[in-house]
Amino acid sequence: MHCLCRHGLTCVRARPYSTISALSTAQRKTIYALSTPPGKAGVGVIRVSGPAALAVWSRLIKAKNRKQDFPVPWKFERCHIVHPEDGRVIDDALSVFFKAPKSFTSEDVLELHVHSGRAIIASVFSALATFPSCRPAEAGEFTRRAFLGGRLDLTEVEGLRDLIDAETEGQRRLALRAASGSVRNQYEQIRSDIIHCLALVEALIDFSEEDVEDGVYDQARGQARRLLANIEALLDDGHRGEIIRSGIKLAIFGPPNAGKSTLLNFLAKREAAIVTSVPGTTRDILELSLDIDGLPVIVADTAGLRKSEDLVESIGIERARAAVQQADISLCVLSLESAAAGLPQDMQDLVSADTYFLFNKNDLAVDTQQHTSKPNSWTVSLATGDGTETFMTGLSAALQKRFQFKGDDDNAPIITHARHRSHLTSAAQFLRAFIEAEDVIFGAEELRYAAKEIGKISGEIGVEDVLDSIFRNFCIGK
Ligand SMILES: Nc1nc2c(ncn2[C@@H]2O[C@H](COP(=O)(O)OP(=O)(O)OP(=O)(O)O)[C@@H](O)[C@H]2O)c(=O)[nH]1
Ligand SMILES: [K+]
Ligand SMILES: [Mg+2]
Repeated sequence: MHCLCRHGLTCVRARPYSTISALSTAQRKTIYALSTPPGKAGVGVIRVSGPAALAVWSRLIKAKNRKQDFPVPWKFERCHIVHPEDGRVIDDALSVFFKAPKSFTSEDVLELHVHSGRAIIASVFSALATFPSCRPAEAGEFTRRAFLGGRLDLTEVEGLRDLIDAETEGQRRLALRAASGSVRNQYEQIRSDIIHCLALVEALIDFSEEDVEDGVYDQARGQARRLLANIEALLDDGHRGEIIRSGIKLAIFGPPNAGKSTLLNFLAKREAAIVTSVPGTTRDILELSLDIDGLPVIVADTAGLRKSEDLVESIGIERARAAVQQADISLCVLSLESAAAGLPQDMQDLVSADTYFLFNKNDLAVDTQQHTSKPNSWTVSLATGDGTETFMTGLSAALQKRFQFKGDDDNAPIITHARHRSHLTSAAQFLRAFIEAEDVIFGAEELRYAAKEIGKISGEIGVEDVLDSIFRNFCIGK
């Protein structure tokens, strides 16, 4: 750890979060948990992490023809797991020992690959419970130790959680970039660029003007401007990363009986919503999750929009309008029979650049020509299936284009959490303040704040409450 300035701003790779090493080995408990889902399966993995992992190995893991009495690290061994109380064999298993610091948690880790069965797992747990220094792990505790041990930064931790939660290809790709450290590297680069800038300014403060070359402050400002432009470009991503992570919200809207619920059922490939010829059939919002060519889409069917005296229907209509306003994308469904009259007045304020049109009931209409040429629109008959293939291809292409998610990963957004956006936005504000600062001392202070904001993204700067909320969302055994 080296210091670039008098104020204690540490280098990019420095890890103030050294809680693990701060606790003495004797104080630190060894934790264990089942890391695979509970239940009957071919294999279940029990992880043991902490200073007692080696002792557990010595007392629980027996193998024939073994020459040495320590595990060969990072190598699977066929073994018997025995209960330390009576020596009974619990299971014929595989074990692998990861020697600190080259393990997931950065501590000694023992993994037991047993047959996944209730009695086997209970018996291994009872064997582990005989060690006073061992206790069951809490949710997310392995990952928390990995973070505290400097193995992972917060973007990697979040990436790992998102990777486990990923349900579509798009989410998986985005999460993997974060989990594998490429997002971390980008933020570290930004932070080290800010610190480089700060070093130039510090030189001006620490040495008298004569000792420093002319133009150093301008040089620092020039760098800060370039850095600011980079950060602004990252922020100007249409929130694609956050939207893909949480699911693209697509709201279906339009007048009653246009075929909105029919469309939802078509997309879902099942009778999810009630369809009748009665206008005003749908009242509550009905949502379902779809995977459209790798992109996660949360589709909402809504009440048909019209003036209504009916109290229940009016509430439904209000909810429908709110759903469209909050959606990332909307799909306005119109029946071709009435589409010639144009979009009803009360729907015009719901149309945005992210609104697409579906002209339905092609089978009933005489003149479809005037609509087919409209941009961002498709003409179909959901009843006969006519045009639906083109619609699906078009919708998928529109989503891929809007979220720029085909092609190389370099184009993928790096901001996947609102937390990152808020720190990055603050960092940009501090950089702007530095660029405008008249005074070198104040300017340096702004740069220090900017670096700190980036440090909060990776978790290098104290964020205890953030940590709790992040790790709480993990399952036990992760
Ligand atoms: N002829 C024809 N009828 C259709 C087509 N699509 C849907 N319908 C019929 O139109 C009627 C209304 O369909 P819904 O899906 O309930 O319409 P909606 O827009 O959800 O209506 P509300 O929920 O009442 O706002 C039903 O009788 C459907 O069977 C189509 O392409 N052609
Ligand atoms: K209807
Ligand atoms: Mg409906």
